[in-house]
Amino acid sequence: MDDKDATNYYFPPPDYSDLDLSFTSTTTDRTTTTTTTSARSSLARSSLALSFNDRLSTTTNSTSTTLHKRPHRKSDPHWTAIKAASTLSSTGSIHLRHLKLIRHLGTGNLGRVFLCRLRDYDHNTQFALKVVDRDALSPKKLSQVQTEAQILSLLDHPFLPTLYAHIEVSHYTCLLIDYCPNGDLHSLLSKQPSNRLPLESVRFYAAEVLVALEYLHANGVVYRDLKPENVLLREDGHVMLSDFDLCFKSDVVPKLETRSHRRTAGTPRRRRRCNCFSDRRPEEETVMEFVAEPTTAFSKSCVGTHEYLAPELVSGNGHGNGVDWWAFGVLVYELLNGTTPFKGASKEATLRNIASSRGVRFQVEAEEEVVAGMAEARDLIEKLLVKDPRRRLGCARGATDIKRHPFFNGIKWPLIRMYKPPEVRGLVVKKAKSQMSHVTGGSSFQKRRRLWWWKGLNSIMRKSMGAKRNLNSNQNYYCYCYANGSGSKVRKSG
Ligand SMILES: Nc1ncnc2c1ncn2[C@@H]1O[C@H](COP(=O)(O)OP(=O)(O)OP(=O)(O)O)[C@@H](O)[C@H]1O
Repeated sequence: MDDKDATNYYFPPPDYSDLDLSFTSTTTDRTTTTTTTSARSSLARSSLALSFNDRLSTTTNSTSTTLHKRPHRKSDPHWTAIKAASTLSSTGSIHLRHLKLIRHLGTGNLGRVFLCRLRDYDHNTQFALKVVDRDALSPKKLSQVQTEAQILSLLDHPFLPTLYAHIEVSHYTCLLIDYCPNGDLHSLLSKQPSNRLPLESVRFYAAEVLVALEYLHANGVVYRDLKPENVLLREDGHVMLSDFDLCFKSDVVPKLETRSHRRTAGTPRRRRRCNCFSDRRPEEETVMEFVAEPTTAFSKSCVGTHEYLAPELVSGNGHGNGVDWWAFGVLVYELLNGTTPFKGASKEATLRNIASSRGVRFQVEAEEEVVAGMAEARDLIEKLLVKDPRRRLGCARGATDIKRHPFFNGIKWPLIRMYKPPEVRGLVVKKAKSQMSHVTGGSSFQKRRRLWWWKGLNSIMRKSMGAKRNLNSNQNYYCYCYANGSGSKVRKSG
């Protein structure tokens, strides 16, 4: 049978040689999947979806395969393998018969996830295949599958999954995405003493999650299911958010906004025209900032995970983008404290605590007082866990405001994917060639090499521009190299 026939309601027999992979019973609840081989702890908290009326306009083609091109990932070996396999295919696209299932990774609310690879082409490149039996799902869950497929098809970001293929065969929907061999943050937390991560690791994971949320919000996507269970860890230790079935999409109007801020010591002074009539103090400067936050997003569905629900979600009067910034505050709290801030003896008690006027409390231990950055972390959490979404950090201007919080001081946001992931107990990461530490800036050789590279580039640019100008657009990188370089050279402002 050729590929054309295969796509005509033919479901090719998967390779069952070493596994029992019958594609039935896809509705198992996450909390009851104790027999799966998933890296996820069986104590993972299940998401709830009391109603789901934010249906997206998706058309489901009953037998189709969609290959999604990703301009930012075109040199990625996964794409190379997919392109080669689809070129070899008679239909020019990936079909289930091209995939070899290796093992069952886990079962979710909607379907099963398998580790797989391309059968004939590349044996080293691994993928995760989410298989959903649409016949086994209620209309509400079916709509969640459509949401997940549609959101996945939008994404093109290093901290979010890439959808390599969307295969519709018979009553099965199959989504081919990146495989994350390092489990999720929930299982990583459970391997730590008192379920708590060191502050520097929390800063790293929080920063990457923040950048992923920023991208989702810039695309009008409100995530609504942020929790450690949904923060998967890639092979290289960087994060990948998963599970987009509870998302909803809204309009977003990107804006360039001006903001006045006081220059702090060490911030390079920009050249400004002198304005004798200005009453602005000389230390203040105006910067342009890109803001793309779905501030008009609105939904009334009660979806999410109990301990992570924002008060406006619990009250059921409607919610918007702010639920993700609340959940972000809960996430940072849990990574630092090993538990969530409003957890009660039962789910109902948790919801009551969230809805009450009780603010966030910290269990302060004596030695924590001296941990550098702990006060900033608590301040960030307090600003995110503000019950009134109108006063919550992030709700008005999104990640742009959160990134500026002192907890993230020193992070060079444009370079974050080059940072070396923290070494955490229970985590084995594959080292990438050019990683740098978000704390120390990498090995001294790497630092010197970056400095030489940057100096060389700077001098070429100066020559070509014929003027002694600073590369202001990359000031962050410049400061980074000097501040983390030999240590003897600190860049002077002006
Ligand atoms: N890309 C991936 N790489 C590695 N493991 C994955 C991947 N995606 C999912 N898994 C594993 O498969 C399991 C099921 O995932 P799935 O996304 O279907 O459900 P879920 O995360 O439990 O969420 P929900 O039930 O809300 O859909 C997860 O628990 C996770 O351990």
